[in-house]
Amino acid sequence: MASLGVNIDHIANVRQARRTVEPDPVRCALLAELGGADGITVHLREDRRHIQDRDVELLRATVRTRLNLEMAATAEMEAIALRVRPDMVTLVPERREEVTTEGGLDVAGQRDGLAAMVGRLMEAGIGVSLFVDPDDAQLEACRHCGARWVELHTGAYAEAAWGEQPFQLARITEATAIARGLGLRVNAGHGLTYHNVEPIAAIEGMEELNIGHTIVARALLVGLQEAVRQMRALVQNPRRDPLFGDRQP
Ligand SMILES: CC(=O)[C@@H](O)[C@H](O)COP(=O)(O)O
Ligand SMILES: NCC(=O)COP(=O)(O)O
Repeated sequence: MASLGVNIDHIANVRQARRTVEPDPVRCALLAELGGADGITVHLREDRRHIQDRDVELLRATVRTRLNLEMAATAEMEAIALRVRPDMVTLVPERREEVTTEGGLDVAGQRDGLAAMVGRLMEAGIGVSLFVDPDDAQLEACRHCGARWVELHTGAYAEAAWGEQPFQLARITEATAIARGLGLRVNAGHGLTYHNVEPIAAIEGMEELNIGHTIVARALLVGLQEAVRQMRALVQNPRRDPLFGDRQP
């Protein structure tokens, strides 16, 4: 049964639209936890477009579940992680001009440098997850780096046309089995919604889904605590193939 990490980046987006103090993601994290979140995820971007350093520091002091810090694999972010000590760091690719994360981290292309950073973070007692595409070579490189976790990028699945979703679901299902065979624990996220999440949540061995944008969007209609409660109900008790009817992936 998968757990739910709630990403609160887009609450901070609303605040940053006016460079003001509300809505405060720190206060909203409490509501997400009251709604049943198993963890809180934030992406501290180099351009600070939404989550701020102050948010990460206060969340460390206030989150009662687990704090997962998404960050680029840079010296600046590593220093922040070693100071703040989140429960987990998820290393993600980052480009200033991107609207949102566009793909998985190229672990295979920077194995040795990442292995050193992973080692330092784990030495400090911080769990490390690598955000990668569902790709065999990337998963093998993740094992080489010493990370215990991978987070499979579900963007291609989420953005796929209806007829292509079974293929993308099969890719993630297969990657999950391969990752577990390599001794890695498996999370997933990016672009998941109330309408596409269940087949991902139902994958054998899927441990946690990190979901943000769709929860914040629904929160505008029903409130954050209720939006989290509704998503956790889907993640915890997914119908295997509500999207595909009698189609087989
Ligand atoms: C790694 C991932 O898929 C998301 O957490 C992404 O980092 C969100 O970034 P934005 O919130 O800036 O879109
Ligand atoms: N790593 C995925 C995440 O934290 C949330 O992504 P999204 O649901 O906002 O697309």
